[in-house]
Parts: sequence; C-alpha cells; structure tokens
Amino acid sequence: MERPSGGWEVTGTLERDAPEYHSASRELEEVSFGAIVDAEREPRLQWAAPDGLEVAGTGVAKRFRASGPNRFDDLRADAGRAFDRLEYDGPEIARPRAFGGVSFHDGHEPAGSWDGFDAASFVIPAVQVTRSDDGVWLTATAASEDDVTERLEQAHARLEELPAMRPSGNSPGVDTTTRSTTPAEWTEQVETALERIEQGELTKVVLAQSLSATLDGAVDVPATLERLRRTYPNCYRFSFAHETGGTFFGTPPERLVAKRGRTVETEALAGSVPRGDDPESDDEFAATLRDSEKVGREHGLVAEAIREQLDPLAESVTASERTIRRLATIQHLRTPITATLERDCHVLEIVEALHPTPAVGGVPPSTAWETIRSTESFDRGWYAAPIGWFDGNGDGEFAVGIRSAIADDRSVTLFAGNGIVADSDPADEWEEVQLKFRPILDELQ
Ligand SMILES: C=C(O[C@@H]1C=C(C(=O)O)C=C[C@H]1O)C(=O)O
Repeated sequence: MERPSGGWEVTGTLERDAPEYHSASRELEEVSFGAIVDAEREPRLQWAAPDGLEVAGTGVAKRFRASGPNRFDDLRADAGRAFDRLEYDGPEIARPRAFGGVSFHDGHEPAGSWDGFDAASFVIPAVQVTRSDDGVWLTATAASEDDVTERLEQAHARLEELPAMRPSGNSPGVDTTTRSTTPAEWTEQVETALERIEQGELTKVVLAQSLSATLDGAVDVPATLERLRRTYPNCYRFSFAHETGGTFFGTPPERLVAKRGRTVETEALAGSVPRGDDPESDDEFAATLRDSEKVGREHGLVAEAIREQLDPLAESVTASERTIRRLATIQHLRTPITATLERDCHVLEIVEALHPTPAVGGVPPSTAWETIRSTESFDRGWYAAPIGWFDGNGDGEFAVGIRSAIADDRSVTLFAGNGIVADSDPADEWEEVQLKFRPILDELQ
C-alpha cells in the first residue's frame, strides 16, 4: 500500500487502514476569530502563537482524554491511531491538528472550578479556522467525505455572516477579590520552603497563589484576549471551553516547546523584575536581572534542567546567550535553547520530558511537587501546565499555561507563582507574584 503525501490510498485487502476521518479545507475571507468563538457552541478554543499561527476551533471530530502516570503514552497511542486513519485534502498550513492541554500534575481530578478539565484533553475540532501569512482557511473534519462537504458548506455559510472585526469591548470591572493566600500566609509558606532548602532537601520550588475576582459584568474571553494581544503582542494567547465548566484562558510569554521534524525550540524563562517608569529605571531593573547572583543561579537551574531533559532525546542541544524578555508590566531573564533530535519523535514525548521545568516546578522535581502540594491551598489544575497542539506527524507547539485564569460568567480565578531559592525574601517574592497577576487583572478592572 502506498501512502502518498496528504492521504491514504486504500486497497481492498487492507480494509483496516480505511480512513475513519476525513478532512478538507477551503479558503475564507477575513473573519474575526473572536466572533467565531462567540457564535459557536462548546467545545470552543482559540490558540495564537507569537510567530503568527492563529486558530479558532469548535465542535469535536475526535477527542483524546487520558489521566494518570501514563497519560502522555496513552494520548500518543490514541492520537496516532486516529491520525493514521485521517485523510486530509488541503494545504499544509490548514491541516487538522489536536488542540488542548494537560493538568500540572498527572493525579489531577477534574472537579470544582476545573470541572471539565481532564488530566489530559485534546480535540481535533469539527471546524477549524486557521490564519497565517498564507491567508485564512476553514477546515472541517468528520467521519465521511459527504459529512465533510456538508460541514464545510454549513460552516462557510455561518462564518460568512460574521464580521471581519469584532469590538474588543471594555473591561467588565472588578467588584470583589479573594486571595488564596494572605501576605502572612505567604511569608510562612516561603519560610517553610526556605527551611527545606537550608536542610538540603530542595534547591528551588515555585510557589503560586490564586486570586478570585467577582466581576461587575460577565467576562467576554475573546474580547479580553483581543485586548491582551495589543498589550502583550509577543505572547501566546489561548482559551479552552469544554461542554461543562468554565473557560481556561491566558497570555503566556513562555514557550515549552515548538517541534518540527527533528528541530526543537524551547527556552528557559525565569527571573522577574518590574518595568521601570522611565528608560533609566527600566534598564536598572534589567541590569539587576543580569547581575544578581541569586537570579543567575535560579535561572541557571532552569536552563540546566531543560538541557538535561533533552539530552537523552537529542543529537545536540544548544543554549544561546541570556537575554532580557521585556513585557508590558514585567521583565524576565531568558535563555533560548534549541536541539536537534536523534530521531524524529512525537512532540508529546518532549512535552513529557520537559514538564514541569523548574521555571514552574522546582529542583528536585518530586520534592518540589510534594512541597507545592503540601503548601498551596488551591488546585493548580491546568495552570503552569503544557497547553498547545500536535498534528499527525507528531509536530506541534506548546506554551506554559502561565499568566492564565479560569473564567465562569462573572467570576474569574487568576494564577501566578514565583521561584523560591536560598536567599529569597518573602516580601520581594510577593511583589513579583502580584506583577504576574497584572496582565489579566488589568484587563478585568
Ligand atoms: C510561575 C510563573 O512564572 C514563571 C516564573 C518566573 C520566575 O520565578 O521568575 C518567571 C517566569 C515564569 O517561568 C507565573 O507567571 O505564574
């Protein structure tokens, strides 16, 4: 049997290889992705990477769910079977992809505000709209070619009615806020972590907080993401709304991995200072990032762990020079890291190898997780976990789900954390965490 690029050629004797899913694309006029998400029913999602790929997806052609310690293997096996039986007719850029994420920890239970968010959950959308430099494309995926044709036509007719631009709206306004952690509790938590560090059990742990806001009006997630695009243009943007539960959304500055063939791009992003009020103070803050021994050590731990995790899979791993990543309200120390894989593997293998990096977990990972679990008073759910997409070739891209929140009508819970190492000062760490609430909080109030 031959497998020409773009699809299967099925012979009579190999029926088990008959396509189970069909997918096709057609070009679209410009359409507002926020309007698509607004008009369609759950599940619905948005994904945008800083380099320009932007996707809106709705409905389910195929869903993959997994939990427990084998969640990545199970996902890979399931997705492999589905994509092997998927026949696609269309340009590469608009190919069907599976979008979703995993929880921070594999033992996660989808309950409370995380209702609907499994320990791993990905969807090949029934309707996927892709925007890149190559234009806007509508892709439909279904069980038969006839269903695809019908789905394409119906979706095209619906989308044609939608505007090319959607107002990005106003902030809903914040009525009340409730914190998971008071300043006094935070100080105690950081001091407990520092004791463990002093005793040599732990080198670094990222402790986080949540902040729940009750709003004056309902939150419009697509409009909020659109406003965030303007303030944080070089960040990822995502939102996921399943059939039950709220919408998880965010604007992470941090790439976990982008993989194409044997090329892997990742980064260490750790170490945070505010933006200054003027260019001089801005540069002074940046200089403390570069010069602080504590930040350097903390950052080095992250870069080193990433290198070690990639080593077994890679022919070569290269870390570039440290740079400063300047965002509207915060600056980070960043080390870009690239690797060439020994053999082409699935992006989920790399996600599994990397997550959680010590930028969101700690060193050593198991003691860090145990410290997080015994310290934090809220459920991390999908916060700080891999969020992104993969395709039938096992290529894909994942962000780290930080600068994120879970929204439900008039209430939004935001998450933010910071790395604790020897010499950390609880009050300084508190301030840095507050900076990380700002991207979303500023858009709500
Ligand atoms: C944990 C977060 O951010 C991470 C922690 C950082 C730090 O400790 O300096 C910096 C960037 C992120 O890797 C967050 O935003 O919630």
